[in-house]
This record gives sequence, C-alpha cells and structure tokens, in this order.
Amino acid sequence: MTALAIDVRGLTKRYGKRAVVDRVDLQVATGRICGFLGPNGSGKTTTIRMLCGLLRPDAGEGRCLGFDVLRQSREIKLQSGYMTQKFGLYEDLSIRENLDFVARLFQLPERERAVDDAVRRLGLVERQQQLAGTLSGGWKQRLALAACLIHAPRLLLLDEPTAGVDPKARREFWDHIRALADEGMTVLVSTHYMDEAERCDELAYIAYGALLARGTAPEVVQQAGLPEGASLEEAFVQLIARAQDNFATP
Ligand SMILES: Nc1ncnc2c1ncn2[C@@H]1O[C@H](COP(=O)(O)OP(=O)(O)OP(=O)(O)O)[C@@H](O)[C@H]1O
Repeated sequence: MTALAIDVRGLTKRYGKRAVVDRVDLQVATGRICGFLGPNGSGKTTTIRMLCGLLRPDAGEGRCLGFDVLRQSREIKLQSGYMTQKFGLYEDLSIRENLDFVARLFQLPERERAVDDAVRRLGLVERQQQLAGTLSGGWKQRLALAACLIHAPRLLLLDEPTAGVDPKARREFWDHIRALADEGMTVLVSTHYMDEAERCDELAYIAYGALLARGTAPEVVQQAGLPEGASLEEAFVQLIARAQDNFATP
C-alpha cells in the first residue's frame, strides 16, 4: 500500500488570470485525518475537486492513492468518496433507496449487501425507510457519509461536512470519521470549526489560494510565529494577517 494517500506538488487552478489555487503542495499519509482550513473563497473546494479527479489542474503533478492526478482521474474517482457542501441526494427517496441508487451508479455487484453494510455502519437501520427530505441536518449528513462509503473507498474528501449541524450530531459524525481512519481510511476534511480542527491528526491552512501552514496543531502554531500553547484560532488569525500584506488586492 502507498504510504502517502495524497501526494501532490504545485497544484494550480486558474480562472481567467487569477490563480484560485496557487502551487499547493500537500501530502497526507494513509490512515490520517487532515483538516483543511482557510477563509471563505480561499480555494479549499477547488483543491478538493482537483484531488478527487473532478477538476483538471492547470499545473502541478502528483498522485492520489497512487494514481496520477492528471492522467488517472477515473481510478481516483472510483476509489475515493467525495462529500460536497450541499446535500446532494434525493429528498423524495428513502434513505435505503438513495443508497441503492448510489450503489447502482457504481455498478456494485452485491448491491443489497453494500446498502445493508452502509445502513448498519452509520446507525441508519431504524430510519432506512424514512424519506431523505424529512431528515434533520445531522441525519442528512450521516446519510451523505453512508453514500460516500457505499463503494468502499480508500480516501474520503469531505467538504465542510458538518456545516450547520448541531454539536451532538457533529460529535457523532466525527466519531465515525475517527473509526474509519482507525481502519486505514485517509480523510481530508475542510471545516471552519476549531474544535474539529483539534480532532485532526494534521492540518493544512490555505488563504488566497496558497498553502500558508501545514503540520500538527503545535507545528501550525509555531509556523504562525506564536508561542507554544497558543490556540489554533490565534494561529489562523496571525497567518491570515500576514498573508493579507502579501496577497490582498487594494
Ligand atoms: N468555476 C469558477 N469560475 C470562476 N471562479 C471560481 C470558480 N470556482 C471557484 N471560483 C473562485 O475561486 C475561489 C476559491 O473558491 P473555493 O470554492 O475553492 O473556495 P473555498 O475555500 O472552498 O470557499 P468556502 O469556504 O466559502 O467554501 C473563489 O474566489 C471562487 O469565487
């Protein structure tokens, strides 16, 4: 197995003349949870979409799950799970029907078993006949995660998976993420929540499309030039203040 599930260098995406992701280097070891943080519009979603093969980088190179991000996007898509910011399942189908639909898309040979496993894994057994549109935000997120897992991916790319979800549901969601990582799943998860950042094994902080800091929480604090024991929030404020001088347009 590849030791690095994500290993990219110089990843760049331009819209017009503007590089919204600018020469990003990112390495995440197999089985680790990497938190991806940064202000709104800093390039997190664009980076995630390049990593999972949905968006072709304009420059850069590297591998996800050992596959070339430029030439093997199909293989990456088949072996990774991508959870978008918006709930993308069918509100007028039940939990079970939604999962069955995703299993069909992946043409899974043992569809019923895959759906059973996903339902069980995410604690959705009791609710499997409930229409997705009638679920609360927390349960919708769980269903979305179940849908991401149906094809047994090795990498999860989660784009603000818990935005707008209450603290209890967020905690339960993170317990699932940690359990998956303990089984060898690699997770890249974007978030604006500091408590979630604290739960990650490592962090990557992006602003203005550029990666400003990377490492464990204490390493990020150190890279922000703050003393040991300073909070991550302080570190991010410091990093963005510094970046503003370099990147902000008048
Ligand atoms: N298809 C596109 N065409 C033009 N500009 C785009 C396109 N997609 C994204 N952008 C711009 O690229 C920048 C980065 O967007 P991106 O969605 O990657 O940021 P983000 O960090 O995920 O933001 P948020 O935290 O708000 O979700 C933004 O300024 C956005 O407007």
